[in-house]
Amino acid sequence: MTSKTNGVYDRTPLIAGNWKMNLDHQQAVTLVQKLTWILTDADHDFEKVEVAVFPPFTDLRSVQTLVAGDRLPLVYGAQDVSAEDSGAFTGEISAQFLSKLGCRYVLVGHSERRTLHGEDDAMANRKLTAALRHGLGPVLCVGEGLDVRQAGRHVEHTLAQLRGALEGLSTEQVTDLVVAYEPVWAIGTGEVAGPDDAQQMCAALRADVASRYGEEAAAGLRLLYGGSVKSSNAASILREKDVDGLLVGGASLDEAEFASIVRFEHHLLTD
Ligand SMILES: O=C(CO)COP(=O)(O)O
Repeated sequence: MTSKTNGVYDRTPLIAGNWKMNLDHQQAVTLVQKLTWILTDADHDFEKVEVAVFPPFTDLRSVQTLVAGDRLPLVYGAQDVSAEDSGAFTGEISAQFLSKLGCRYVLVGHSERRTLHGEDDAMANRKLTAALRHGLGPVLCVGEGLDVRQAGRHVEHTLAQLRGALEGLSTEQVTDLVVAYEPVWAIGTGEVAGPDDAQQMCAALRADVASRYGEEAAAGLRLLYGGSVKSSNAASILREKDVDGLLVGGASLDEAEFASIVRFEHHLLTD
């Protein structure tokens, strides 16, 4: 058992909403307020199931003011971070700035950063290290494209991404990490990897960490699934043993739908 154990699950489930390039800072405040109202109204236990949102950079200050001012029980993070700490890097955002804004987490190596901005595993490694230097919790995103899946090389491909990004990390750092398995073919397409696919990959990721960093690190590591998650499929994926949470894109932009995903246990009971 690890520090993340909450007495209910082996690891505290994390339901995270990646807003991508959606919602300005005023819309962000409205969504966070409504989401918290719905969840508080439904007696959601935020200690038992952690809730995080990942708004665009320009929203973060407003979200911080709201969350701190009203002592809201959810946490937030950024969608990307610079590998550098400061200097002549026009347009980049330092992990130190994000830390100062109260971010708990930061996404690293999202497939849209990889495909649209040419980020590779070495860059993910540098960003991950920068995030850790400033006390942020990296959420490392890995996952294969359709061609790789069709060639049957998805496990080997995804494990290579994991190994590349974790290069040089200590066992302690790996123990506290969050890794999101997001098969690229399932992102924004309506195609969902089946619960079996999610479980197979998460089990492979955990086994790889166990073999390289030990059982304790593997037991602490939280593994999320992402790709066309909705309230109608969330519970069946979360029922899988090695899936500890979800990284939700489109469905996190609707407060009622996202709240329903957060309350996945309700579906487990009523399914
Ligand atoms: O990329 C994703 C989350 O990071 C998944 O996006 P969708 O849920 O919109 O498929």
